[in-house]
Amino acid sequence: MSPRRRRPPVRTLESLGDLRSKSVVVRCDLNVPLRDGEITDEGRIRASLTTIRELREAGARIVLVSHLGRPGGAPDPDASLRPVAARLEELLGAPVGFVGETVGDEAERARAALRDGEVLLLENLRFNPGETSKDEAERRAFAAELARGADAFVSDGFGVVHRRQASVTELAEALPSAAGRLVAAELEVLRRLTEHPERPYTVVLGGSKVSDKLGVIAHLLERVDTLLIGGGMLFTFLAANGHRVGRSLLEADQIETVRGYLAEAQRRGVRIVLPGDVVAAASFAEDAEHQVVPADDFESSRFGAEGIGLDIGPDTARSFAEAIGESATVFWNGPMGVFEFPAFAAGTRAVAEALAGTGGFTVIGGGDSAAAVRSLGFDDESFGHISTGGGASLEYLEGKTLPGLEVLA
Ligand SMILES: Nc1ncnc2c1ncn2[C@@H]1O[C@H](COP(=O)(O)OP(=O)(O)OP(=O)(O)O)[C@@H](O)[C@H]1O
Ligand SMILES: O=C(O)[C@H](O)COP(=O)(O)O
Repeated sequence: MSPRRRRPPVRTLESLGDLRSKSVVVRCDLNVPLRDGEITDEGRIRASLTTIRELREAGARIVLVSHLGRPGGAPDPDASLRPVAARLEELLGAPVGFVGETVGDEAERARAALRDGEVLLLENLRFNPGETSKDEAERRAFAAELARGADAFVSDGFGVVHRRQASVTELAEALPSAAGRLVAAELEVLRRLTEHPERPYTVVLGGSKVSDKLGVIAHLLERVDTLLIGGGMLFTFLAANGHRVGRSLLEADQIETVRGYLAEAQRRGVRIVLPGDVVAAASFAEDAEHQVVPADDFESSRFGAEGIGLDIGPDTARSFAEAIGESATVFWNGPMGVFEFPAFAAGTRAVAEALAGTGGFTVIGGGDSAAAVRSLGFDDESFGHISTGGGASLEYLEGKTLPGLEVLA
C-alpha cells in the first residue's frame, strides 16, 4: 500500500477574524442540474446556505461566485446562474442581487454598492477563459480581477476543490482565505472514509465522466475490498474483456489501462464486480425501445450493433445490492444508468435502496448522484452522508493532494 500522507488541516472561517463591513468573495459550487431552465435538484444551493448565513450574521458584504456546466470560456445563456440566484434568494429568505457578468464595470458597481449582510451573485465564472485556462498567468490575471476591492476569500465549493482553476486556487492565494463550513463538513466525513474505513469497504462507480474517473480505480484498488462497476464506465470494462458494446459510452483508448486494473485487482484480491446483464436501447431517448441482454453478448439485442447501453440489468442490480448489504462501509459515485429517463432508472434505484437499507456507513458523492437519489424519492437522511462533490470526493478518497485544499492549509 502506498504511504498515506496525513493531510494538513485547512484554515477555517475563524482565521479571517472580524468580517463586519468586509467584502468577502465566496466560491460556491452552485452547479445544479437544469432541465428546460428549471433546477431539478437544489441540493448544492441548500448546502451553500450555512456559510452564507454565517457571513451575513457576521455583517460581511458577500460576493458569491460559481460555475455552472462547462460553457468553455464564453457566455452561454443556457448556463446562466440567473435562475440559481432566484432560488437562492427564496431559500435564504433574503434578497440576492445578480449581475449578468463576472467581472467588468457592472459587476464592480454592484460589488461596491453592497451593504453589511447583503448578498450578490455574479454570473458564471466559466464564461471567462481565464477561469479554466491551463496558463497560470492567465488564471492569476483573472483571479486578480475577482479579488479587486475584496478583503477576504472563502472557499466553499467542495465540488471544485480538485480543480486548478482561477477561482479555486489563484484567488485563494490573492486574498486572506479560508475554507467555508461546507468544505470543512465534507472533509470531516471523507476523513473518516480514508483514515479508518470499517471493512468490508465497497465502492460503487458509475456515471458518465468516464475519463475523469477511471484513473481513480488504480488508487482505490489499494484501499477497498470490492468495486462495483456500473453506469457509462462499465462498457469500457466489457470492451477490456473482449466484448462488443454497440454504440454505448466507450473510452477506447482506456481499454488497455482497464485491463491493467483487472489484472491488478486479481493480484491484490480485490473483487471487481462487473454487470452480468445490461439494458440495451435503440437510441439515447426517454422513450427508446429497450431490452435486457447478457453483458457478454451486448449486440445480441434486436438493435444489434446499433444498441446503446443505458442501465445495468436486473440480475446485476440484485448482485450489487447483495454486495452492498454485506459491506460495513460503502461509497457510491455516479448513477448506474441514465436515471433521468424513468425506463433506465431501475439500476440506480436498486443501488440507492440497498444503500438506504444497509446498517453500514454510506456516503454518496456527486452532484448527479445526489440528484438521482433525491429524484427517485429518497431523503437525505436515508444515507450516512451525501457529498456535493463527485470528482472531488473521489480524488480525495484516492489520497490525492487537491489543489483547492492545498492553498487553504
Ligand atoms: N450508460 C450510460 N450512458 C450514458 N450516460 C450515463 C450512463 N449511465 C449513467 N449516465 C449518466 O451519468 C450522469 C452522471 O454522471 P457523473 O459522472 O457526472 O456523476 P456525478 O459524479 O454524480 O456528478 P459530478 O461529477 O458532476 O458531481 C447522469 O446524467 C447519467 O445520465
Ligand atoms: O459537478 C461537479 O462535479 C462539479 O461542479 C465540478 O464540475 P466540473 O467537473 O465541470 O469541474
